[in-house]
Amino acid sequence: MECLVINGGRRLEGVVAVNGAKNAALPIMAAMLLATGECTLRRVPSLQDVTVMAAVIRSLGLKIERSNTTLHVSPATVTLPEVPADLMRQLRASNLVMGPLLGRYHYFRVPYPGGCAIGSRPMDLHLKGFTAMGAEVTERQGYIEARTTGLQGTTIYLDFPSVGATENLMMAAVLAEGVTILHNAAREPEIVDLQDFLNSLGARIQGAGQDTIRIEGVKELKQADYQIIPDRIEAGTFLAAAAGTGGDVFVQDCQAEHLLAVLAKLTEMGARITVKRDGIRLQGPARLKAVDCKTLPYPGFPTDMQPQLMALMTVASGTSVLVESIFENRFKHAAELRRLGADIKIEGRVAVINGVPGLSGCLVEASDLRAGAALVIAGLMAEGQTRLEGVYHLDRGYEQLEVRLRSLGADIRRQNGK
Ligand SMILES: CC(=O)N[C@H]1[C@@H](OP(=O)(O)OP(=O)(O)OC[C@H]2O[C@@H](n3ccc(=O)[nH]c3=O)[C@H](O)[C@@H]2O)O[C@H](CO)[C@@H](O)[C@@H]1O
Ligand SMILES: C=C(OP(=O)(O)O)C(=O)O
Repeated sequence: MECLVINGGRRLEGVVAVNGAKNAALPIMAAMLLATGECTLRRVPSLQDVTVMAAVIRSLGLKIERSNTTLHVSPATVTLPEVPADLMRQLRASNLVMGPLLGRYHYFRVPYPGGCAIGSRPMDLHLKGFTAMGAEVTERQGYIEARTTGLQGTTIYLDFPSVGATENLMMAAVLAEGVTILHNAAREPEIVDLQDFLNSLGARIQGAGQDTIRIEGVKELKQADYQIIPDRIEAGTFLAAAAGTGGDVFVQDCQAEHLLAVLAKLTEMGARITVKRDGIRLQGPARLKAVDCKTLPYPGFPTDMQPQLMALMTVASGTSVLVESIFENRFKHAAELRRLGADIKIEGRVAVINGVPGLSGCLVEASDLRAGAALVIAGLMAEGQTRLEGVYHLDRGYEQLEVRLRSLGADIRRQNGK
């Protein structure tokens, strides 16, 4: 089993470039099922989740070739709109094939998707939306099946601005008859990226980035050559690592307007942030200050940065209160941070963190992707050696994280076996 060995206490310094966004690449790859022509997708990160999504799309008949950070996808007519359970369960975002398959082929049968163990993550909003558009949806023995004679545009109100449900319903609606309006839609930058990609294929969508999205159905989606946005969570993770080590890091190729909530909290904690045209410079303070924070749908503070923020709070001066309002079970990293010496109390969705003067390294395990990122940051801040197990979680969402942190001066290496 692979682990990361971190000798903490080193200040991060230098320049690191951000890759394309995982959470933009995955829905756009699913959207390629809608295209009748060739698609080229640029700035695609080399991640385990992208590899699995490529296998999902391939299992449906599409041809995918990768050269460096570019994917070339050749279209195919899907004859059997079903995905094998072993693939589907490796990835939560595999559920994003449902919308395109239903929209274009009027049928799908898929097992429930897998993904990070951070909450129950039901699919009710996706399925209610498909039903409202005229599909007949059944859930039986761990499988979801849906069929329609042709989706009809309609008005859908989402009870919660779910990212995945918004994406699935946009992709279902692009080939539907008439106009679909999504109210209380998710506003994340990845939704805007999906809209822009679909429109470059010939779709007629407007409003992504606001809470009402209008999709006018078209007859056919053709080809596209598209570059995805930079990964705001990866950028935020590097910024947090810089802040925690009192470092001075320039995070290149990221979009500050996607990170406003994260930058606000890091500033409140005492970091000095300078936004430049091509990236963000962060200069960390000698000691961070405690802050309060609640995760919210975008443009609120992202749940995917909550574990990393908690890592910083463990050594901040004062008491921080952190509320996780998106996922009901996303505090598993707290137990591991405690092993490193953190003082954290959890009551339901609220964590109270009393900052300690310092952490000390030990053996910890990542329970999910961002928990892993939080433990890497904690390890970089801690005195002595931290061994992090469960590294495969990190590889889902960060490309060569240890190599890039090393280039900033961190003492971190990957090791095989115990
Ligand atoms: C691949 C991808 O883009 N993943 C992101 C996406 O996940 P994902 O799209 O799965 O997240 P959602 O926005 O759908 O989930 C948010 C909340 O809504 C609930 N919910 C969702 C759908 C539904 O039908 N019913 C329901 O109750 C979920 O259980 C959760 O509590 O957005 C999350 C919230 O920003 C991020 O943490 C994930 O990194
Ligand atoms: C929770 C995440 O991903 P997923 O939705 O794919 O599980 C994440 O990227 O932090």
